[in-house]
Amino acid sequence: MRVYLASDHAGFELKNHLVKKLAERGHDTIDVGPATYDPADDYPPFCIHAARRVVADPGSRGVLIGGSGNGEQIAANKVPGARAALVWNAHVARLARRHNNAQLAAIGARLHALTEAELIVNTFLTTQFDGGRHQRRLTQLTHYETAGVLPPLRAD
Ligand SMILES: O=C[C@H](O)[C@H](O)[C@H](O)COP(=O)(O)O
Repeated sequence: MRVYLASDHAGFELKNHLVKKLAERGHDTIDVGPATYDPADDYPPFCIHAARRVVADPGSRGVLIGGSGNGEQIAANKVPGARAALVWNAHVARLARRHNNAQLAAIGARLHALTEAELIVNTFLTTQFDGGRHQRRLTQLTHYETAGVLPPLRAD
């Protein structure tokens, strides 16, 4: 699987670790940056570029790493077609795939040991989407995103 990885300074070490570990597992890893550690850099450019590349490359995945993962998730979700989930344990990572068909996982490097982060990301990358009722809900989101029309509320 092709996996695009991006971070900021807070996620830089974990990003580099995951680039190496995912490649060892046979993934085609693409490091979107940053290439060097800069304690004053900002996450939006890296995350937006990564999300754009994931959306343009169906079947690929993205892993976005910051201090908390919050800003990284927010940045990625500004990209039309992107579904980024904040994954803070393996169970949530599994649900992000099974229920939400998320193509991007955001994770907080300041919240996890390297091995725990690896487990969370590996779970995300190896879990399939369930489809069914979950696809119906994603279709509603896509319709709102593309048409900009408020979905009707239930009458009750
Ligand atoms: O949500 C944003 C991320 O967690 C950032 O990695 C974090 O805000 C960076 O914080 P600082 O600039 O204090 O290192």
